Amino acid sequence: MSVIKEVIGKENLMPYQKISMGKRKKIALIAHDNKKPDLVEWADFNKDILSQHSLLATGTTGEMLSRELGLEVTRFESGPLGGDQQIGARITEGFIDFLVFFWDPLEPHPHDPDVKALLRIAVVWNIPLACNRASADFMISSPLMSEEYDRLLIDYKSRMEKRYIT
Ligand SMILES: O=C(CO)COP(=O)(O)O
Repeated sequence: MSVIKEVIGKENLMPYQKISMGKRKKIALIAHDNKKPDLVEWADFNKDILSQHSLLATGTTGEMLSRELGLEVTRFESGPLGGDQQIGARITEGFIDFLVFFWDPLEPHPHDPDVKALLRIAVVWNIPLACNRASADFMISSPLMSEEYDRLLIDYKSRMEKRYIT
């Protein structure tokens, strides 16, 4: 399924594809174990704003957010069991358009390749991505949180086609 609405851009300049985000954002929330208290505290502070959007999370993070803050959260598998990959797939399909991921820079994890893949896919699809609390503060207080917003993507399709021609 393609979520790309149209290709825009002037001739000879970089063409872009456009993906629309509604006013109600689909926000994925994830935190590694040492960062979970940080995320819960942040989400508690921003509960009113968060409850105006659709929330999704990896298993344990989602469970904590529901249990401790009463937030309605769609839960995927736990990260080590494939939750990061499920979230990455949803980003690609256009069902998630905002990611807050407090990953732990001081601990190795068995699913580090999945974490890296998720961070990469968030960049590929140009979704807002906060990996620490200060970034998340700036992002959630943006006036764009309550606006429609068009994400621009480099026209990857033409780029891929060129690769196959050469
Ligand atoms: O490991 C995670 C992200 O990489 C998070 O998974 P949990 O929310 O299940 O702890």
